[in-house]
Amino acid sequence: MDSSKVKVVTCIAPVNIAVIKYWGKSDENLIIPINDSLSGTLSMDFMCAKTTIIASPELQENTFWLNGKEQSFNNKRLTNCLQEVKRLASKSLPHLNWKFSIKSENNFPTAAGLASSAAGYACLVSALAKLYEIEDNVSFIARMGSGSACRSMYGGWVLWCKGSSPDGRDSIAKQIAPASHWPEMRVLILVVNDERKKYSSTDAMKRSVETSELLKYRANQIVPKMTKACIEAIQKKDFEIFAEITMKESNSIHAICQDTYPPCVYLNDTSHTVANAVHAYNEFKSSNKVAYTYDAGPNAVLYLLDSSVDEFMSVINYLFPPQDTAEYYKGLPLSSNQLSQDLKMALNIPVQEPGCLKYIIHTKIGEGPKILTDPQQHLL
Ligand SMILES: Nc1ncnc2c1ncn2[C@@H]1O[C@H](COP(=O)(O)OP(=O)(O)OP(=O)(O)O)[C@@H](O)[C@H]1O
Ligand SMILES: C[C@@](O)(CCOP(=O)(O)OP(=O)(O)O)CC(=O)O
Repeated sequence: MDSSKVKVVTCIAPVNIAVIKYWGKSDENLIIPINDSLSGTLSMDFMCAKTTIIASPELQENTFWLNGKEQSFNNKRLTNCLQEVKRLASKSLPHLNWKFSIKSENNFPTAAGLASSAAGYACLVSALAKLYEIEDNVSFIARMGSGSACRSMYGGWVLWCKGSSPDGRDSIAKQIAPASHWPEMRVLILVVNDERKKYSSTDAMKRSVETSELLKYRANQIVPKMTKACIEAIQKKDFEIFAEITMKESNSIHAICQDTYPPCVYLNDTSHTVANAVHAYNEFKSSNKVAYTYDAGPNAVLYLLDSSVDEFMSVINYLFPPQDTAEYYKGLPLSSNQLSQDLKMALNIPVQEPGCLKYIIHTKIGEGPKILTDPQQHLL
């Protein structure tokens, strides 16, 4: 390929974990949510999507490779994103109509309930926006790939406002506090060993909208109050309130999932044991030190401050003995403290079979998508 006629862009983008969940759409095609949602963006040091786009007049057709496998371009979400980015681009760009090749990789499991679609679409849209020299807030375009992806367009703490425009133009994400605002915040992802096929969040939330009366009450009455209170708790760095809202909110969407007909049950015995351990630990400490939240799967995501990580990990290591310690701990360092006798008594939870947890990722709040300029970092 003639290098003077080639445009290459590489981008990395993060995963986000909601503390106020998005569950239900008012427009399935444009992906407009029925309620606002709020999330923390996770550090890209340990989990990220990476995408390279190469555009050239010499390419004959568009191609898209994900984790080494060619994907079809016949995908409405992908084509909606592309169409929208091109609509915003200046029509005078010489490379606007060049064909391109996209290659993307996630450094963590794809489609395993770890929000790969959020990181993936945020990465794709950020790379496309760079390629077509668009400076505006393009979170509404990432939203058209996967709703939760719009929140991965920013670092720190991010609010996705549902908006009121029928075309979704104001259904966008905005940062409410940067990653540096609450540097003590840590995140533990307890990946539950579970091979059962889950229902996709897309299908399940559609069924909730169609069948759950409770969902309307949640979206109209509960979420607005919780969102306001949670933003305040984040701004004041009030972990006690933040944790209570986070846990109640996760329980609320799983109650909606149970109220959906037929129900969509995501949590399993291990998920419930983790939640019980969090409540027992918080009671032992006489305040909320750890908060759990669950998305559309059994994995527990725990928000906690760095001062609680060592002691709470002693609880997890005691209750959930690993089957295979190789590659069990990923991310930031974790110490292997012994559980104190007092705490063991207070937990009053039996030790689980070895291997209930597959592995644990220890991470923190991080920055939003980043363009990588070093040619060594391109995937193509
Ligand atoms: N890096 C990526 N680039 C583009 N698209 C991606 C990327 N990673 C994932 N996707 C898209 O997201 C899909 C997986 O989304 P899915 O919702 O099933 O899983 P998940 O996001 O990992 O889990 P969950 O939504 O339950 O947290 C993939 O099949 C692909 O279409
Ligand atoms: C439970 C959730 O993780 C749901 C995420 O749903 P998706 O963003 O994956 O759904 P689509 O918009 O249909 O792609 C809650 C959340 O992240 O807010």
